[in-house]
Amino acid sequence: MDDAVVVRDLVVERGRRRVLQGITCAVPRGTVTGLLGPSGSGKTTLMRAIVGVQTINSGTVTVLGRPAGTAQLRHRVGYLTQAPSVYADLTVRENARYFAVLQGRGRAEADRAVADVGLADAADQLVGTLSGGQRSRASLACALVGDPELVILDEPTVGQDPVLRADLWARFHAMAAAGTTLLVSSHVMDEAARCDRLLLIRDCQLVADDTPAAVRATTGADDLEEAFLRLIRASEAGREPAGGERR
Ligand SMILES: Nc1ncnc2c1ncn2[C@@H]1O[C@H](COP(=O)(O)OP(=O)(O)OP(=O)(O)O)[C@@H](O)[C@H]1O
Repeated sequence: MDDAVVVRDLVVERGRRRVLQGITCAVPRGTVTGLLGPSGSGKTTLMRAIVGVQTINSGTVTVLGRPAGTAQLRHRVGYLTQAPSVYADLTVRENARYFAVLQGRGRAEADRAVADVGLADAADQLVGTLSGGQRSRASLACALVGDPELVILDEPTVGQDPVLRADLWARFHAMAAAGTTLLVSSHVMDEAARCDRLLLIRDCQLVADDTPAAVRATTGADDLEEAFLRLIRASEAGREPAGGERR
């Protein structure tokens, strides 16, 4: 399968602490790949390395056939950071149009991105007056402006109600069906089940890189939460998870 992202033997230290310890993985084009792992396991750091804003110690990160962070990738990769990165003193529409200008895109594309995240009714509201969940969607709209080929989303559904979360996931899958590649971090297991593929990080290392069905089958667990617990226990014990195991 053609991969949008290829990571090989990636080692990253932050604050003199090893945060990623030789990660090797790939993100296939046109898929929604979930990035999961406990808090502090290195998800954001891996995303930053893929976007090209993280200093790495060794290894390679190739994005759309080029080294991560090269100038030619700037307009081809969208990144939603965990903390919303929008201007509080501009409206939602103004923010999206500003990011559209940076991407060399037009107003219509900015307005479409605002509508796509369900903020059409709040388009003329100042971002500083939005709720936390709305502000996070405004930031998402700015990351999606211009239909980037690769979209890196760090916890895009935090603070959203179930209806909005379902709408956003439908939107992510529609984007993937149209050829966009999405890497989405989450802590929520029902979101993991919605992904085409899953990457699970634990203690600086990758413990799973597979489809949700294969993760369940390998561990013998009925649901992904239990599957992840078994993978994590197996990685702690330094052994392969036992298939068909029931506890
Ligand atoms: N600027 C920094 N300087 C030093 N250490 C950092 C820095 N940012 C993150 N770290 C450390 O790197 C490790 C990985 O952090 P990272 O943010 O990648 O985890 P995460 O899996 O995204 O966590 P969460 O799910 O809580 O967002 C953590 O131990 C964190 O404390």
